[in-house]
Amino acid sequence: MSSPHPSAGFSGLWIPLVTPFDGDGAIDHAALRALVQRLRSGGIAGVVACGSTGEAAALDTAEQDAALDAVLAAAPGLPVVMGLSGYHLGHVLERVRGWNTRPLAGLLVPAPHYIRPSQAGLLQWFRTIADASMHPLIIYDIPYRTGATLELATLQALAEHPRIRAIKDCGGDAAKTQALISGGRLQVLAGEDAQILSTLALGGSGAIAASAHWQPARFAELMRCVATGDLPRARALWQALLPVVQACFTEPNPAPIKALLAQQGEMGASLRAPMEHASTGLARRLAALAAAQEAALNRL
Ligand SMILES: O=C(O)C1=N[C@H](C(=O)O)C[C@H](O)C1
Repeated sequence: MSSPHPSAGFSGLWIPLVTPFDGDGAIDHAALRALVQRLRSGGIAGVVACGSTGEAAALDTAEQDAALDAVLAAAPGLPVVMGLSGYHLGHVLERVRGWNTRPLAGLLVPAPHYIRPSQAGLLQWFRTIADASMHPLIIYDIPYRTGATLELATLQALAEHPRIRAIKDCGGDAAKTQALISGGRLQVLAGEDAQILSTLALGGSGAIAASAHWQPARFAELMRCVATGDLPRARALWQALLPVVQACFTEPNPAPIKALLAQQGEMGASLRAPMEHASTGLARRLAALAAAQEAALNRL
């Protein structure tokens, strides 16, 4: 089976979904469905299920698949990327093959965490997964979480694989970002929310941004403004969005954005241990900031 979105590519605004939990700590599927439906109306390109923002590390495989199926059912036709996690290659390949029958836009694949393989080992890891997948891959480059650095030459070699199409760039290396964009082989998506405007201005194709659960239509508008060359409006939008973006990462993601969504009445604010909900102080600050910045956006 081929991917249902072979030519769509990875551009625009993608939301890495939080996973809502109910009072018993189980996945709140009703809240997840409602969230996807609300985001869909904001002009997003698609969603990512079970990314780091989705607390995939705290979900067992049955829960991950149930969350994915709830997302697919909530918004038929909306491109959905599934996050892959783990560092046991056999288990990971079993998951990848299991998803080959699902209508996914792609897989978001990080380096294996903790074990710190060589560049040759990383090449082998991503190529083996890409060979097993019917879906395109987005490489999730996030060395501060995985402990593995993907060097530019490794990424350039991976870009030659027909199913490796994009990178979610949390690499923290501006020269590498620039080289990947100039090289034109991988679509470069900002993976650090605070770098959305700079990545787009360099020629990046979009972003995967947790903070865009808030005001997705404004983030999407920002991207359109950059694409059409309306930099004055893009900057004005960004200046209004940025205070909330920054506040969303002052405590471990996704606690702050869950606090904001809870204040909007969309879900509970809880996370699975060892992650903790946002502090009361931050939750209050976020509520005030969100109100002030929404007013600022409305004045533009
Ligand atoms: O889940 C994601 O994908 C994202 N993860 C980043 C992180 O928390 O490391 C943040 C980004 O907004 C999206």
